[in-house]
Amino acid sequence: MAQGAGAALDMAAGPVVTEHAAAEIRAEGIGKTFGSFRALRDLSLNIGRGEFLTLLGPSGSGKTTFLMILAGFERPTHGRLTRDGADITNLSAEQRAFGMVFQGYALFPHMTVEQNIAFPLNIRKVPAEETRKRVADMVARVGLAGHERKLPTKLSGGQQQRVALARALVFEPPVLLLDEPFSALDKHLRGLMQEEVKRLHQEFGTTFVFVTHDQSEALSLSSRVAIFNHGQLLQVGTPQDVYERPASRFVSEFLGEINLLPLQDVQRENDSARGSCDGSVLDVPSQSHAGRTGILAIRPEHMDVAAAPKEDSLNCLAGTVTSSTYLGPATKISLTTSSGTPLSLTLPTDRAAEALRKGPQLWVTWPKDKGFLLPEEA
Ligand SMILES: Nc1ncnc2c1ncn2[C@@H]1O[C@H](COP(=O)(O)OP(=O)(O)OP(=O)(O)O)[C@@H](O)[C@H]1O
Repeated sequence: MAQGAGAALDMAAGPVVTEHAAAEIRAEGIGKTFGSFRALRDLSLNIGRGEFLTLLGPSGSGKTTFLMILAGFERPTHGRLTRDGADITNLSAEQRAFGMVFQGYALFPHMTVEQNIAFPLNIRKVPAEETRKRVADMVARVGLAGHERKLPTKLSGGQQQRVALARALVFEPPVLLLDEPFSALDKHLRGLMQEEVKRLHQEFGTTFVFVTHDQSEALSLSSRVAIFNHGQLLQVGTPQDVYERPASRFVSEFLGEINLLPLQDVQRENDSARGSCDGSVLDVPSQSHAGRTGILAIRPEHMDVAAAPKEDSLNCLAGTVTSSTYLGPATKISLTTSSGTPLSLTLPTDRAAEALRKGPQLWVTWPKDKGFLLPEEA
Protein backbone atom coordinates (compact mmCIF):
# COMPACT_ATOMS: atom_id res chain seq x y z
CA MET A 1 0.00 0.00 0.00
CA ALA A 2 1.76 3.19 -1.10
CA GLN A 3 1.05 6.78 -0.18
CA GLY A 4 1.34 9.80 -2.45
CA ALA A 5 3.68 12.78 -2.35
CA GLY A 6 1.13 14.70 -0.29
CA ALA A 7 1.57 12.27 2.59
CA ALA A 8 5.34 12.69 2.57
CA LEU A 9 4.80 16.44 2.49
CA ASP A 10 2.53 16.39 5.53
CA MET A 11 5.03 14.39 7.53
CA ALA A 12 7.79 16.89 7.01
CA ALA A 13 6.29 19.65 9.17
CA GLY A 14 7.49 20.24 12.73
CA PRO A 15 10.75 21.17 14.38
CA VAL A 16 14.02 20.00 12.86
CA VAL A 17 15.75 17.42 15.01
CA THR A 18 19.15 19.00 15.09
CA GLU A 19 20.91 16.59 17.35
CA HIS A 20 20.72 12.94 16.61
CA ALA A 21 17.84 11.32 18.50
CA ALA A 22 16.82 7.80 17.55
CA ALA A 23 13.55 6.96 19.27
CA GLU A 24 12.33 3.92 21.16
CA ILE A 25 8.75 2.99 20.27
CA ARG A 26 6.42 0.75 22.25
CA ALA A 27 3.16 -0.61 20.91
CA GLU A 28 0.85 -1.94 23.61
CA GLY A 29 -2.22 -4.02 22.74
CA ILE A 30 -2.78 -2.38 19.35
CA GLY A 31 -5.97 -3.44 17.53
CA LYS A 32 -7.40 -2.05 14.30
CA THR A 33 -10.74 -2.80 12.72
CA PHE A 34 -12.05 -1.55 9.37
CA GLY A 35 -15.84 -1.96 9.68
CA SER A 36 -16.21 -5.51 10.94
CA PHE A 37 -12.79 -6.60 9.61
CA ARG A 38 -10.03 -7.00 12.20
CA ALA A 39 -6.82 -5.95 10.46
CA LEU A 40 -4.70 -6.05 13.65
CA ARG A 41 -5.26 -8.04 16.84
CA ASP A 42 -3.79 -7.13 20.19
CA LEU A 43 -0.32 -6.36 18.97
CA SER A 44 2.40 -5.54 21.49
CA LEU A 45 5.94 -4.84 20.36
CA ASN A 46 8.95 -2.85 21.56
CA ILE A 47 11.08 -1.23 18.87
CA GLY A 48 14.48 -0.47 20.34
CA ARG A 49 16.36 2.78 19.92
CA GLY A 50 18.37 2.64 16.70
CA GLU A 51 17.30 -0.87 15.78
CA PHE A 52 16.46 -2.11 12.28
CA LEU A 53 13.17 -3.90 12.71
CA THR A 54 11.49 -5.56 9.74
CA LEU A 55 7.77 -6.34 9.60
CA LEU A 56 7.48 -9.52 7.52
CA GLY A 57 4.36 -11.36 6.44
CA PRO A 58 2.19 -12.30 3.48
CA SER A 59 -0.01 -9.84 1.63
CA GLY A 60 -2.91 -8.66 3.79
CA SER A 61 -1.31 -9.69 7.09
CA GLY A 62 -1.47 -6.16 8.52
CA LYS A 63 2.10 -4.89 8.08
CA THR A 64 1.19 -1.66 6.28
CA THR A 65 -1.70 -1.02 8.66
CA PHE A 66 0.73 -1.23 11.59
CA LEU A 67 3.22 1.02 9.79
CA MET A 68 0.47 3.58 9.11
CA ILE A 69 -0.43 3.49 12.81
CA LEU A 70 3.23 4.09 13.69
CA ALA A 71 3.34 6.98 11.21
CA GLY A 72 0.15 8.55 12.58
CA PHE A 73 -1.85 8.17 9.34
CA GLU A 74 -4.17 5.62 10.97
CA ARG A 75 -5.50 5.60 14.54
CA PRO A 76 -5.64 2.28 16.37
CA THR A 77 -9.05 1.06 17.47
CA HIS A 78 -7.46 -0.18 20.73
CA GLY A 79 -4.14 0.12 22.47
CA ARG A 80 -1.49 2.77 22.80
CA LEU A 81 1.82 3.83 21.33
CA THR A 82 4.65 5.49 23.21
CA ARG A 83 7.81 7.19 22.05
CA ASP A 84 10.57 7.25 24.65
CA GLY A 85 7.92 6.67 27.29
CA ALA A 86 5.59 9.49 26.18
CA ASP A 87 2.14 8.62 24.82
CA ILE A 88 1.91 9.48 21.09
CA THR A 89 -1.26 7.53 20.27
CA ASN A 90 -3.21 10.67 19.48
CA LEU A 91 -0.44 12.72 17.89
CA SER A 92 -0.81 13.51 14.19
CA ALA A 93 1.71 12.41 11.58
CA GLU A 94 3.01 15.99 11.43
CA GLN A 95 3.61 16.05 15.18
CA ARG A 96 5.44 12.72 15.10
CA ALA A 97 7.63 13.84 12.16
CA PHE A 98 8.91 10.39 11.29
CA GLY A 99 10.63 9.93 7.93
CA MET A 100 8.89 7.76 5.33
CA VAL A 101 9.90 5.98 2.14
CA PHE A 102 7.26 4.22 0.06
CA GLN A 103 7.23 1.74 -2.78
CA GLY A 104 6.04 4.40 -5.26
CA TYR A 105 8.80 6.98 -5.10
CA ALA A 106 6.38 9.84 -4.24
CA LEU A 107 8.88 12.43 -5.42
CA PHE A 108 7.69 15.87 -6.50
CA PRO A 109 7.86 15.53 -10.29
CA HIS A 110 8.35 19.25 -10.99
CA MET A 111 11.27 19.58 -8.54
CA THR A 112 14.90 18.68 -9.22
CA VAL A 113 16.79 16.14 -7.13
CA GLU A 114 18.20 18.82 -4.84
CA GLN A 115 14.85 20.62 -4.54
CA ASN A 116 13.17 17.35 -3.57
CA ILE A 117 15.81 16.66 -0.92
CA ALA A 118 15.69 20.26 0.36
CA PHE A 119 11.92 20.22 0.72
CA PRO A 120 11.65 19.00 4.35
CA LEU A 121 14.24 21.60 5.38
CA ASN A 122 12.51 24.42 3.47
CA ILE A 123 9.17 23.85 5.15
CA ARG A 124 10.98 23.88 8.49
CA LYS A 125 12.54 27.21 7.53
CA VAL A 126 16.09 25.97 7.93
CA PRO A 127 18.45 28.79 6.80
CA ALA A 128 19.52 28.61 3.17
CA GLU A 129 23.21 28.02 3.85
CA GLU A 130 22.50 25.17 6.28
CA THR A 131 20.03 23.66 3.78
CA ARG A 132 22.61 23.85 0.99
CA LYS A 133 25.19 22.05 3.14
CA ARG A 134 22.81 19.34 4.31
CA VAL A 135 21.50 18.69 0.80
CA ALA A 136 25.02 18.45 -0.62
CA ASP A 137 25.93 16.04 2.18
CA MET A 138 22.88 13.84 1.51
CA VAL A 139 23.48 13.89 -2.27
CA ALA A 140 26.99 12.58 -1.64
CA ARG A 141 25.87 9.99 0.92
CA VAL A 142 23.34 8.41 -1.42
CA GLY A 143 25.64 8.56 -4.47
CA LEU A 144 23.73 11.11 -6.54
CA ALA A 145 26.55 13.57 -7.23
CA GLY A 146 26.18 14.94 -10.77
CA HIS A 147 22.40 14.41 -10.77
CA GLU A 148 21.45 17.38 -8.55
CA ARG A 149 19.72 19.39 -11.26
CA LYS A 150 17.80 16.53 -12.86
CA LEU A 151 14.06 16.02 -12.63
CA PRO A 152 12.89 12.65 -11.24
CA THR A 153 11.68 11.51 -14.69
CA LYS A 154 15.31 11.62 -15.90
CA LEU A 155 16.41 9.17 -13.19
CA SER A 156 16.37 5.37 -13.01
CA GLY A 157 14.15 3.61 -10.45
CA GLY A 158 17.11 3.03 -8.14
CA GLN A 159 18.19 6.67 -8.37
CA GLN A 160 14.65 7.85 -7.63
CA GLN A 161 14.58 5.67 -4.54
CA ARG A 162 17.92 7.17 -3.44
CA VAL A 163 16.33 10.62 -3.68
CA ALA A 164 13.40 9.38 -1.59
CA LEU A 165 15.82 8.02 1.04
CA ALA A 166 17.81 11.27 1.07
CA ARG A 167 14.64 13.35 1.43
CA ALA A 168 13.40 11.14 4.28
CA LEU A 169 16.71 11.28 6.17
CA VAL A 170 17.81 14.88 5.56
CA PHE A 171 15.93 16.21 8.59
CA GLU A 172 17.32 13.44 10.81
CA PRO A 173 14.02 11.96 11.87
CA PRO A 174 13.87 9.89 15.09
CA VAL A 175 12.30 6.99 13.16
CA LEU A 176 12.40 6.07 9.48
CA LEU A 177 9.46 4.01 8.18
CA LEU A 178 10.00 2.15 4.90
CA ASP A 179 7.11 0.37 3.15
CA GLU A 180 8.33 -2.15 0.55
CA PRO A 181 10.67 0.51 -0.83
CA PHE A 182 12.47 -1.74 -3.31
CA SER A 183 9.72 -4.03 -4.55
CA ALA A 184 9.51 -2.28 -7.95
CA LEU A 185 13.24 -2.74 -8.62
CA ASP A 186 14.89 -5.65 -10.43
CA LYS A 187 16.80 -8.23 -8.39
CA HIS A 188 20.27 -6.77 -8.96
CA LEU A 189 19.25 -3.20 -8.18
CA ARG A 190 17.27 -4.40 -5.21
CA GLY A 191 20.42 -6.03 -3.80
CA LEU A 192 22.37 -2.79 -4.26
CA MET A 193 19.65 -0.73 -2.58
CA GLN A 194 19.49 -3.18 0.33
CA GLU A 195 23.23 -2.66 0.91
CA GLU A 196 22.66 1.07 0.65
CA VAL A 197 19.86 1.13 3.22
CA LYS A 198 21.90 -1.02 5.60
CA ARG A 199 24.81 1.41 5.33
CA LEU A 200 22.53 4.43 5.85
CA HIS A 201 21.10 2.78 8.95
CA GLN A 202 24.60 2.33 10.35
CA GLU A 203 25.61 5.90 9.49
CA PHE A 204 22.50 7.60 10.85
CA GLY A 205 21.76 5.27 13.76
CA THR A 206 18.07 6.16 13.41
CA THR A 207 15.40 3.60 14.31
CA PHE A 208 14.35 1.90 11.05
CA VAL A 209 11.05 0.04 10.62
CA PHE A 210 10.96 -1.72 7.26
CA VAL A 211 8.00 -3.58 5.69
CA THR A 212 8.51 -6.45 3.28
CA HIS A 213 6.96 -9.75 2.28
CA ASP A 214 10.36 -11.03 1.09
CA GLN A 215 11.94 -13.31 3.70
CA SER A 216 15.49 -13.08 2.36
CA GLU A 217 15.30 -9.27 2.42
CA ALA A 218 14.07 -9.42 6.03
CA LEU A 219 16.77 -11.86 7.16
CA SER A 220 19.62 -10.00 5.48
CA LEU A 221 18.75 -6.46 6.58
CA SER A 222 17.34 -6.56 10.06
CA SER A 223 18.52 -6.62 13.62
CA ARG A 224 15.13 -8.18 14.43
CA VAL A 225 12.24 -9.52 12.37
CA ALA A 226 8.56 -9.37 13.40
CA ILE A 227 6.43 -11.95 11.59
CA PHE A 228 2.78 -11.18 10.89
CA ASN A 229 -0.10 -13.34 9.73
CA HIS A 230 -3.84 -12.56 9.71
CA GLY A 231 -3.32 -9.37 11.71
CA GLN A 232 -1.38 -11.11 14.46
CA LEU A 233 2.24 -10.79 15.48
CA LEU A 234 3.38 -14.42 15.57
CA GLN A 235 7.02 -14.11 16.56
CA VAL A 236 9.72 -11.50 16.91
CA GLY A 237 13.43 -12.19 17.15
CA THR A 238 16.81 -11.88 15.50
CA PRO A 239 17.07 -13.34 11.98
CA GLN A 240 18.87 -16.38 13.46
CA ASP A 241 16.18 -16.84 16.13
CA VAL A 242 13.25 -16.85 13.76
CA TYR A 243 14.98 -18.91 11.05
CA GLU A 244 16.59 -21.52 13.26
CA ARG A 245 14.07 -21.58 16.11
CA PRO A 246 10.68 -20.79 14.58
CA ALA A 247 7.87 -21.07 17.10
CA SER A 248 5.25 -22.35 14.67
CA ARG A 249 4.80 -24.20 11.45
CA PHE A 250 3.68 -21.02 9.66
CA VAL A 251 6.85 -19.15 10.65
CA SER A 252 9.08 -22.10 9.75
CA GLU A 253 7.56 -22.36 6.26
CA PHE A 254 7.32 -18.64 5.61
CA LEU A 255 11.02 -18.12 6.27
CA GLY A 256 12.27 -20.68 3.79
CA GLU A 257 12.04 -24.21 2.56
CA ILE A 258 11.73 -26.78 5.32
CA ASN A 259 11.12 -30.50 5.67
CA LEU A 260 8.19 -31.24 7.95
CA LEU A 261 8.14 -34.88 8.96
CA PRO A 262 5.51 -36.41 11.25
CA LEU A 263 7.57 -37.52 14.22
CA GLN A 264 5.79 -40.85 14.58
CA ASP A 265 6.56 -41.80 10.96
CA VAL A 266 10.19 -40.82 11.37
CA GLN A 267 10.45 -42.77 14.61
CA ARG A 268 8.95 -45.87 13.00
CA GLU A 269 11.25 -45.68 9.98
CA ASN A 270 14.25 -45.05 12.14
CA ASP A 271 13.43 -48.06 14.31
CA SER A 272 13.01 -50.33 11.31
CA ALA A 273 16.31 -49.04 9.91
CA ARG A 274 18.32 -50.04 12.97
CA GLY A 275 21.39 -51.99 12.03
CA SER A 276 21.83 -50.40 8.65
CA CYS A 277 21.55 -47.02 10.23
CA ASP A 278 23.93 -47.64 13.08
CA GLY A 279 21.05 -48.72 15.31
CA SER A 280 20.72 -45.10 16.31
CA VAL A 281 17.62 -44.04 18.15
CA LEU A 282 16.07 -40.93 16.71
CA ASP A 283 17.21 -37.94 18.70
CA VAL A 284 15.68 -34.51 18.50
CA PRO A 285 16.16 -31.58 20.85
CA SER A 286 13.91 -32.10 23.84
CA GLN A 287 13.39 -28.43 24.66
CA SER A 288 10.48 -27.78 22.37
CA HIS A 289 7.52 -29.94 23.26
CA ALA A 290 6.78 -32.62 25.77
CA GLY A 291 6.06 -36.13 24.53
CA ARG A 292 7.00 -37.75 21.26
CA THR A 293 4.35 -36.34 18.97
CA GLY A 294 4.64 -33.39 16.68
CA ILE A 295 6.35 -32.42 13.48
CA LEU A 296 10.08 -32.80 13.08
CA ALA A 297 11.34 -29.80 11.13
CA ILE A 298 14.71 -29.74 9.35
CA ARG A 299 16.01 -27.18 6.84
CA PRO A 300 17.15 -28.76 3.52
CA GLU A 301 20.63 -27.22 3.84
CA HIS A 302 21.11 -28.97 7.19
CA MET A 303 20.66 -32.40 5.66
CA ASP A 304 23.30 -34.53 3.99
CA VAL A 305 23.50 -37.92 2.33
CA ALA A 306 25.63 -40.93 3.17
CA ALA A 307 26.08 -44.46 1.88
CA ALA A 308 25.89 -45.91 5.42
CA PRO A 309 25.99 -43.46 8.28
CA LYS A 310 27.97 -44.52 11.31
CA GLU A 311 28.27 -41.39 13.32
CA ASP A 312 26.42 -41.17 16.61
CA SER A 313 25.94 -37.46 16.15
CA LEU A 314 23.65 -37.98 13.18
CA ASN A 315 20.06 -38.97 12.74
CA CYS A 316 19.29 -40.83 9.57
CA LEU A 317 16.47 -42.02 7.35
CA ALA A 318 16.35 -44.09 4.18
CA GLY A 319 15.02 -42.36 1.09
CA THR A 320 14.55 -42.92 -2.62
CA VAL A 321 15.57 -40.12 -4.94
CA THR A 322 12.65 -38.78 -6.97
CA SER A 323 14.31 -35.82 -8.67
CA SER A 324 17.22 -33.42 -8.61
CA THR A 325 17.29 -29.75 -9.57
CA TYR A 326 20.44 -27.91 -10.55
CA LEU A 327 20.53 -24.46 -8.91
CA GLY A 328 24.08 -23.39 -9.86
CA PRO A 329 26.30 -23.60 -6.78
CA ALA A 330 23.81 -25.95 -5.07
CA THR A 331 21.65 -28.83 -6.23
CA LYS A 332 18.36 -29.76 -4.65
CA ILE A 333 17.68 -33.48 -4.26
CA SER A 334 14.11 -34.60 -3.61
CA LEU A 335 13.44 -37.99 -2.00
CA THR A 336 10.60 -40.00 -0.57
CA THR A 337 10.93 -41.95 2.67
CA SER A 338 9.56 -45.49 2.95
CA SER A 339 6.37 -44.16 4.54
CA GLY A 340 5.91 -41.87 1.55
CA THR A 341 6.92 -38.60 3.20
CA PRO A 342 8.61 -36.27 0.69
CA LEU A 343 11.77 -34.49 1.77
CA SER A 344 14.39 -32.40 0.06
CA LEU A 345 17.95 -31.42 0.75
CA THR A 346 20.33 -28.98 -0.85
CA LEU A 347 23.98 -29.86 -1.31
CA PRO A 348 26.91 -28.17 -2.99
CA THR A 349 26.57 -29.25 -6.63
CA ASP A 350 29.74 -31.40 -6.68
CA ARG A 351 28.68 -33.34 -3.59
CA ALA A 352 25.18 -33.78 -4.96
CA ALA A 353 26.52 -35.22 -8.22
CA GLU A 354 28.65 -37.66 -6.23
CA ALA A 355 25.67 -38.69 -4.07
CA LEU A 356 23.39 -39.16 -7.07
CA ARG A 357 25.91 -41.51 -8.72
CA LYS A 358 25.47 -43.88 -5.74
CA GLY A 359 21.98 -44.69 -6.92
CA PRO A 360 18.39 -43.91 -6.04
CA GLN A 361 18.54 -45.36 -2.48
CA LEU A 362 20.31 -43.02 -0.12
CA TRP A 363 20.65 -42.44 3.60
CA VAL A 364 19.64 -38.96 4.57
CA THR A 365 21.39 -37.67 7.66
CA TRP A 366 21.24 -34.55 9.79
CA PRO A 367 22.95 -33.38 12.97
CA LYS A 368 20.77 -34.05 15.99
CA ASP A 369 20.75 -30.39 17.02
CA LYS A 370 19.45 -29.22 13.63
CA GLY A 371 16.05 -30.89 13.86
CA PHE A 372 13.40 -29.20 15.96
CA LEU A 373 9.91 -30.16 16.98
CA LEU A 374 6.82 -28.15 16.10
CA PRO A 375 3.35 -28.79 17.44
CA GLU A 376 1.17 -30.67 14.91
CA GLU A 377 -1.63 -28.12 14.81
CA ALA A 378 0.57 -25.02 14.57
N1 LIG B 1 -8.60 1.51 4.80
C1 LIG B 1 -8.95 0.23 4.79
N2 LIG B 1 -10.25 -0.14 4.76
C2 LIG B 1 -10.61 -1.43 4.77
N3 LIG B 1 -9.75 -2.47 4.84
C3 LIG B 1 -8.45 -2.17 4.87
C4 LIG B 1 -7.98 -0.81 4.85
N4 LIG B 1 -6.62 -0.84 4.92
C5 LIG B 1 -6.28 -2.14 4.97
N5 LIG B 1 -7.36 -2.93 4.94
C6 LIG B 1 -7.37 -4.40 4.99
O1 LIG B 1 -6.57 -4.81 6.09
C7 LIG B 1 -5.82 -5.97 5.77
C8 LIG B 1 -4.37 -5.71 6.04
O2 LIG B 1 -3.88 -4.82 5.06
P1 LIG B 1 -2.39 -4.31 5.02
O3 LIG B 1 -2.23 -3.40 3.86
O4 LIG B 1 -2.02 -3.81 6.37
O5 LIG B 1 -1.61 -5.67 4.76
P2 LIG B 1 -0.12 -5.88 4.33
O6 LIG B 1 0.39 -6.99 5.18
O7 LIG B 1 0.64 -4.60 4.38
O8 LIG B 1 -0.27 -6.39 2.85
P3 LIG B 1 0.42 -5.83 1.49
O9 LIG B 1 1.82 -6.34 1.54
O10 LIG B 1 -0.40 -6.48 0.42
O11 LIG B 1 0.28 -4.33 1.53
C9 LIG B 1 -6.13 -6.28 4.31
O12 LIG B 1 -7.10 -7.31 4.27
C10 LIG B 1 -6.68 -5.00 3.77
O13 LIG B 1 -7.60 -5.23 2.73
